[in-house]
Amino acid sequence: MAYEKELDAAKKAASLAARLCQKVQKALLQSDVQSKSDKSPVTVADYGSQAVVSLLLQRELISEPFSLVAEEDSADLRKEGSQDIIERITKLVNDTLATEDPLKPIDSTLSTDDILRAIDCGTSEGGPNGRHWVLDPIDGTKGFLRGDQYAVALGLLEEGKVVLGVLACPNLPLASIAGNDNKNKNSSSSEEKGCLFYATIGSGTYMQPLDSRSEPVKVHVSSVENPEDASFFESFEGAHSLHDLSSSIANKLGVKAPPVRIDSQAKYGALSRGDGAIYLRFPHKGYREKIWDHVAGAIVVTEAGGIVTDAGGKALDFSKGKYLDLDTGIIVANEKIMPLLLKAVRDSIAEQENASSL
Ligand SMILES: Nc1ncnc2c1ncn2[C@@H]1O[C@H](COP(=O)(O)OS(=O)(=O)O)[C@@H](OP(=O)(O)O)[C@H]1O
Ligand SMILES: [Mg+2]
Repeated sequence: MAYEKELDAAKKAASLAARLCQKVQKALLQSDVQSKSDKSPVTVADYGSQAVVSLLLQRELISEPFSLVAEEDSADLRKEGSQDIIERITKLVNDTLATEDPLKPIDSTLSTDDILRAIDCGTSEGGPNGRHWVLDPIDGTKGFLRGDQYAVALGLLEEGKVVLGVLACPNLPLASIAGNDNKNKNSSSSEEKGCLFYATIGSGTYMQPLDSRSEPVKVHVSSVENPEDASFFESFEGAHSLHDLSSSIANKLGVKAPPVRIDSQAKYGALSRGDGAIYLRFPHKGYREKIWDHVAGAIVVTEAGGIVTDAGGKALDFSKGKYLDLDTGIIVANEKIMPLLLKAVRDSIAEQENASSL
């Protein structure tokens, strides 16, 4: 299989980073929240997760050149007064790496400088040439802080195309969360949670329990053909996606179920196994989507048979650097529903524009 060793490394890195995040989420204190310049909350776990993934990938793929496009950098951590937080991150990372192979003697405890350097490996710009890993160390920071859904999202771009994606979703139940069309029925109870989704180009999408050696299962998007029988996903946060617009689109399609609102790329994971059939994401005007918020999720859904486009029906282009150039919004559906969805999107946007020009 193509990208086998990269996939092994990516699964290991995302799972370990998720373990680190789980530990912090359990013990979450208000003092873990820092502010960064865009005012979004960022936590010790965010930096720790990025350091773990960066270190693990470099260690596992030692012979390859390494480029990482990631959400965090160490600028805030290098400011005066951050020593305590860097030390906490360093301890967390060392403790997490030690759980990877407890029998291996710890002769290589990492220093705070090692951790800062590992975080700063994520400052690549990406682009159309060569290989670039793309990481969101905690996607859905707000969900993480609320104790809800979040994901460690790791993807690989090769010559501008997504070729591999891994989503570790520690709080996502193994059983369906929407329940209307889950073809990939399994025996999991709704209590069991923690999912690892992964896909490589041309090889399909698989899900396995996070933190267990259970066999992976191949997953598929919903096969629902009539949107009336579909449920749809959208951002939990109204500030991240226009809920009114989604509601208008869903009405046009005749969708009966209420929206399923969950944080992060866990939505893409849930869609890939058919929990719901549609994802609608319409950020407020002026917001520019970052590639790390969609790379892993996009391949997880497309390899499971779904279609991911912008609101105009164009495929997402991950070759332009850190940002996606989009025609308003991102939508996901299976191939049967997509033509209807595109029409409903077009009509709803036109109605909104007409209303605002009156
Ligand atoms: N204003 C605005 N509009 C649109 N999107 C935004 C906005 N601000 C942030 N973000 C990005 O959204 C990421 C969280 O993804 P979701 O929108 O799926 O999460 S949520 O359901 O709303 O919690 C979130 O990812 P994280 O920063 O990793 O949490 C951001 O990259
Ligand atoms: Mg994100």
